[in-house]
Amino acid sequence: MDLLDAPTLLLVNAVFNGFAAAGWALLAGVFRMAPRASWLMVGAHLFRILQTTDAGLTAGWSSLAVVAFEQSCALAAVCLLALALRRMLRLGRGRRHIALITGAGFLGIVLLFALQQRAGIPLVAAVAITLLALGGARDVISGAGPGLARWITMLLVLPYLVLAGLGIVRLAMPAQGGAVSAGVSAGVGALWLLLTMAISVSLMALLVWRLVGRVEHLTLRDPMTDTLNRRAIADEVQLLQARRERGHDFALVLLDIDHFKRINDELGHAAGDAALLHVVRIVRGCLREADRLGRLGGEEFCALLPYTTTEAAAQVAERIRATLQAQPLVWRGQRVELTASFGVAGGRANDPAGEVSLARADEQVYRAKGEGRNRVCVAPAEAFG
Ligand SMILES: Nc1nc2c(ncn2[C@@H]2O[C@H](COP(=O)(O)OP(=O)(O)OP(=O)(O)O)[C@@H](O)[C@H]2O)c(=O)[nH]1
Repeated sequence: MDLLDAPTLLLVNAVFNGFAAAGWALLAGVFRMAPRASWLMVGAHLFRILQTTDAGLTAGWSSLAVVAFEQSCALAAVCLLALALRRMLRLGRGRRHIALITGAGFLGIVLLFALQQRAGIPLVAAVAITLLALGGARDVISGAGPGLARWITMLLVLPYLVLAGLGIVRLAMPAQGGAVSAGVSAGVGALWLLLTMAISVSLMALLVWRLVGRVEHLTLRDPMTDTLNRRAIADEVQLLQARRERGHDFALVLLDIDHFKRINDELGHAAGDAALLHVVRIVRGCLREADRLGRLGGEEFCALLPYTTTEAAAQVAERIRATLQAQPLVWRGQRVELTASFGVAGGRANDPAGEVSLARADEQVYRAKGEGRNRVCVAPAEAFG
């Protein structure tokens, strides 16, 4: 039990919370990573240090003032942890319950301080902390969603549940006479330290997980149209080709906007960009959920259609072509007619790599351009001869 003696615990607590506050400040101030949530975490760790300053800051204060101060700091720390969690989970709205619980808790502490009811102060704080912790656990469960790795969800929810349990245990203490032994007090202090560590580390894990997802997204998507980029298209085609070898059809629909240069030249680059987004919107509207859309570059796009025959893909291409023709872009009040040339190619078994079907679809785009544009040309389903 030596490790849990009060001075050691205070030191460990101050060191850990100091380092954690510095780490979050670095993330917020230098790396600009989730800055608001990170600053909230800095605040939470600083309040945890203040909560346990013990003889330092509060030397000479009455025991009533010390209890009121410590419990206010604990409440403020948990409130900031709950707010940071909501920010990290991007649960923007609905922070009112945190403000209400924290406000009511502070009000209770001030009232009891004024009435000199020392014993009631930790109980009021415990009720507020328990409610905040339960709210935090609920936020994790409702806000995590299927996109969040299960281990991160578990890591996030557990400390909030233990914190709530700790509050409930604290509420039960007066029933046993209210006296808390030094050992129990040190144990509770150590648990608080562990919980703060767990919450801080799990929120950092959440941040890193989000960052990795973002980087992955940026390396695989075209930033302007938010469609797959060339590299991601190549990966997807390879995957489809591998499935083709196991007997599952796939087809590619390539499209190249006709006379796109004219839009840029006559209406400006912004109109050209708007035209690209317009085309993406229309193509997406004509695809199924399982289909993917990518941008090969410039004004050339590729739709990847799994489990689709060449004939079915040709129908999809024709539908996109007709929709595009029927729905011109409206740019600053002006109608801009848009058409595109389409090349369709189905995946063939024994193609050495998926890139071959891309090249075949590309050949058909050139054929469509040569035959007068605004049309769909289809590569033969299988090689002949
Ligand atoms: N606005 C905008 N223009 C782009 C972008 N990427 C490429 N372009 C332009 O797209 C134009 C493509 O022109 P071309 O390759 O001659 O093709 P086209 O005018 O569509 O002619 P055809 O394909 O033969 O019908 C060029 O002027 C590029 O500068 C982009 O992201 N935004």
